[in-house]
Amino acid sequence: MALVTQDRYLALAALVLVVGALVYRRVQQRRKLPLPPGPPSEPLLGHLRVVPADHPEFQYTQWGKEYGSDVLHFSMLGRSIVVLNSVEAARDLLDKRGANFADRPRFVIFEVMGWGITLTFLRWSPRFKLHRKMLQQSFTQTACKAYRPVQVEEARRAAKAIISSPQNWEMLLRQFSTAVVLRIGFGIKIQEKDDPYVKMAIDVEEATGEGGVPAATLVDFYPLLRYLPNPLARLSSLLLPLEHARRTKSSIQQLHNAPWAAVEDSVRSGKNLQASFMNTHFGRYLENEAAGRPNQASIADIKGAAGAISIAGGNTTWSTIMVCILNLLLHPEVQAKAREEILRVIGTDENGDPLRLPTFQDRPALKYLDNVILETTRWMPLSPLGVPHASITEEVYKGYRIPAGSVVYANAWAMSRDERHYSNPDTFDPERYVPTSEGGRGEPLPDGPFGFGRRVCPGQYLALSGVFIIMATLLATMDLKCETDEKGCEVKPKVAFSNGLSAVPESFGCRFEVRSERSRMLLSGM
Ligand code: HEM
Repeated sequence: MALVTQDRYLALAALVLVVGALVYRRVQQRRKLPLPPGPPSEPLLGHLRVVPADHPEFQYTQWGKEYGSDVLHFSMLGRSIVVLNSVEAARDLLDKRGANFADRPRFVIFEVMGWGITLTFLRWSPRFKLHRKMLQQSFTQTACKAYRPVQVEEARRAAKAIISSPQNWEMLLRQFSTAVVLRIGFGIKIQEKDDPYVKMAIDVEEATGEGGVPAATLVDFYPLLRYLPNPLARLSSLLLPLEHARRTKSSIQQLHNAPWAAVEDSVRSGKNLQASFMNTHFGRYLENEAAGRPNQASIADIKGAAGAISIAGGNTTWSTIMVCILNLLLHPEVQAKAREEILRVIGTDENGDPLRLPTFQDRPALKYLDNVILETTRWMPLSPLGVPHASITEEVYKGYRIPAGSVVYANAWAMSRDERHYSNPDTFDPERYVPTSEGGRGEPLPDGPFGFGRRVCPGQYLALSGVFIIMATLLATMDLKCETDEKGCEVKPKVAFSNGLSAVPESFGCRFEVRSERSRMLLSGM
């Protein structure tokens, strides 16, 4: 009996040894695999000073060409950074091996800025799954149909306001995007003028737009530096994002807290309620609490998820609308063609004026406009480097080793300029997507502006339908023209973008001219 037990132990020990040896060999073999290529680095600092702080997406794209690889590796203070320069690489890793790339790095600068429990920055965890589920379910293609009446109403309200106050067009479009997400998230209707939430949205956009590349500042690599006092932080340009984060903290906290505080009492009392994400989830929470049933999501979770809608959804949609308008000014022929299509679909009277305003029912017939919007997202991806993912365990890809815990950037800018897929990629050309069966070039629809894998933007359908309805409404009723100088010559808008999480276009002038009395009447009838 004792012998049998001894044999078993010996067999088990042998098995452990064999498995251990195999694992060791595999680890050693992997160690021998090279890291993806990249430029030379500096001792200790690695590539910290080699990668430009301003618009690194351009340089990453250039390095991809120089090193003949769509996967690049950088090391910053010992941390691996992997940049994916092609849709194929992003699909292979972030989609097909999505479970291993669903994490995020720690965003220390964004923590200093005061981002609460926001899905965008949550690490891979049960809490991430809970937030992802809550948000994803609310913004599927089908679920988004329920928000169309709000989008149509707000688009018409904005267009009408632009006709009476064309010099405020930029602010009124901000108001449109803020109004949609606040109504959907919290059931809050914003004021016609000087709305405090619009001001908060602007402050937040300045905070994130100028906050540097996410997860790539010195403080992100050495979290203890977050406690450095401002006078010391000012001594190095590498620490500038820290002061910026402290300065802008209150604006971010305000946009997290103010809408919730404004609605909390109505949800609790059940009076003056508007349908919204907050009402659904917080209402359910209160019902469960009253019935003694457990709640999966805490109040902080619901508050964070509702906040994510307004924070991640407002400025992003506004910025996309701005880039679209910028291109309609730079390419009047595109503007004319998009308008022609809209007028053909909604019908015109004997003067060529619209019979009605566009609606979502028209969308299937407005292929050119949809292509203009898609081209807008390709031509200038809102997050040129996306929001970084992080790998959980080590991977091998194309013979390269991708270490566990790497920060992974999907370089949407490089993907948008990939000459294997896009002819003259710098040119804004909505025709590029016309299928070959219709005599077009059939270039692939943009892949990348909304990210990849398990972190892909849950708000993409809402965002694109918002851009669609506002652009259709504006084009049907107004001409969008460049500003003129004192000699009456057109001033073409300057093409420049902020640096950071989102690329926001620099302010530019646009004259909105109502096309006819009938257009004015259609809008004022609302
Ligand atoms: C045109 C407008 C928009 C663009 C270009 C955009 C783009 C992006 C990108 C690039 C990401 C990162 C994806 C990744 O990590 O792979 C993202 C994430 C996210 N977006 Fe959007 N977005 C837009 C509008 C919206 C809207 C309207 C909402 C609100 C419903 C929203 C909510 C979110 C959230 C919550 C995340 C975090 C997802 C996660 O980390 O799991 N976005 N978005």
